[in-house]
Order: sequence, then C-alpha cells, then structure tokens
Amino acid sequence: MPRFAANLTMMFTELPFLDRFEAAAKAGFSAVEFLFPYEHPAEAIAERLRRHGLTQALFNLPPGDWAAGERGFAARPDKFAALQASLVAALSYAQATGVTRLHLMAGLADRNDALAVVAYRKAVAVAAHFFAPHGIDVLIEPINGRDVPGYFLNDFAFARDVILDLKIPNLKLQFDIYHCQILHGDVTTRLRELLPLIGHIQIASVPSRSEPDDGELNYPFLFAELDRLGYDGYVGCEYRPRGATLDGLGWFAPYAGRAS
Ligand SMILES: O=C(O)[C@@H](O)C(=O)CO
Ligand SMILES: [Mg+2]
Repeated sequence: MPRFAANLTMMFTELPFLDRFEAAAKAGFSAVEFLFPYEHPAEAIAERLRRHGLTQALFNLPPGDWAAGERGFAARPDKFAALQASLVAALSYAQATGVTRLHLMAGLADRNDALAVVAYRKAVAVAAHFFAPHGIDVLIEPINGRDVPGYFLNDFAFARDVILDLKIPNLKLQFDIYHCQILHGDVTTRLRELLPLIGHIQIASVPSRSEPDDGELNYPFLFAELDRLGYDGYVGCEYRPRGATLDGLGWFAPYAGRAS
C-alpha cells in the first residue's frame, strides 16, 4: 500500500502555510512534503510536525530567487558558491524536521553545454557527499519543459546515467510520474527499470496536474504496480486540487489513516 505525503505547497492552500499541517493530518495523511520551508523558522515547522504526528518526507534545497525565475543552480558553473551556501541553509531545516530526502534543483541551463554538464555533475556529487554523514539522501528530478522551459534536467535517461556514473549511495532519483508521462510516456516500464534508483515518487493527473483520478494515467494500476515492485518510499501528492482540497480527496479514501 503506497505511503502518501500531502504536498503542502499545492494542497490545502485555502489555509496559511503553517495551518496546512493540521489539515493534512486530519485528512488522514501521516506525512507531508513541500517545495521550500525557508520563509518560516525551522523550529515552527518542526513544532507543527510534532504536534500533528507527521513525518516530513521531502523538501527542496534553496532554489535561488524563485520569483525572479531561478529554479536552482546545480548546472550553473557561475553559481557554485550559491550552491554551497544552499547546502548549509538546508541542513539546519533538515535537522530540525528530521527529513531524510532533499531535492537538489538543476536550474536553467542547456544540457548540450559541456560546461553545464560538468558543473551539474560536480554540484550533485558535492551535495550528496555533504549530506551523506547526516543520513540524508540527495534527489534529482527530471522536470518537463512545458512547466519549466529551459530546465536543465529534462530527461530520465540522463538522470539515470548521472546516478549510475557517480555511484554515490545517497544520490537517488525523484520520479515524478506527471513529468515522466509528459516527457516520455511508458511510465510503468520506466518505474520497473529505475526502481533501484528511486528515492521518492510524486503524482498528479496528466495533463491538468490535478487529483490523480482523472486524465490519461491509470493511477490505481500504478499504485498496485508500486506494491508489486516492493516500493516502500513515499508518494508525494504534488497536485493542484480542482477545487477545495478536501472535496477532491475521494481518490485517497482507501489509503487515509494508514501507518507510514
Ligand atoms: O515537480 C516539481 O515541480 C517539483 O517536484 C519541484 O521540486 C520543482 O518545482
Ligand atoms: Mg515533482
């Protein structure tokens, strides 16, 4: 049975951020994820997790100036100092929340630019080695170019090869099924092939990125496939509800309240 994490960046946005933890717990989630915690004190987030008995499944390393369009900087040779500072900034939040998975965003860069590729591999390795002694996995996530035009990491095979080449045990793949379907299709075969590398999975319907009960993917089949494959990590619900978050949780009813 998949273990679902509510994505508090996209779900329960009817509420202020810190109040979304309680709403997720009351809806039956035992874990949460979100993009970024950095606008709130780490201890405030940790207190909400404790108060509502929630596990922090994942969040992202600082991405740079998000409002100005930055989407990380791992593939940016000119931003290595910012990358190093982001590792330190994320560590205190990771330690406060107990999270054991952090997503390192690649940034906007050309994957055919050899300097960007070298910078990316270096940044990924530096990040993984930095977090290894803390028991934290570093995840890389291919993202489709319709949602993020110009994003460096836009290919699952490229991400697989980076992980296999670097051979760093705490470097893993963040397999967002929504992005995989848009980029390549053939989701089930890719899950089967990449399972040993996967550290986290995310879901949403395609093409609308709403609840996983609509669109071109058959999620009940994919959830059963994750069980058949023995996937025991989290499945992040990274979708934008069509309306009120609770009104769209019919798909989750069979799984709500299960242990994580
Ligand atoms: O899929 C996504 O968009 C996210 O998982 C993310 O981390 C960057 O936006
Ligand atoms: Mg994602």
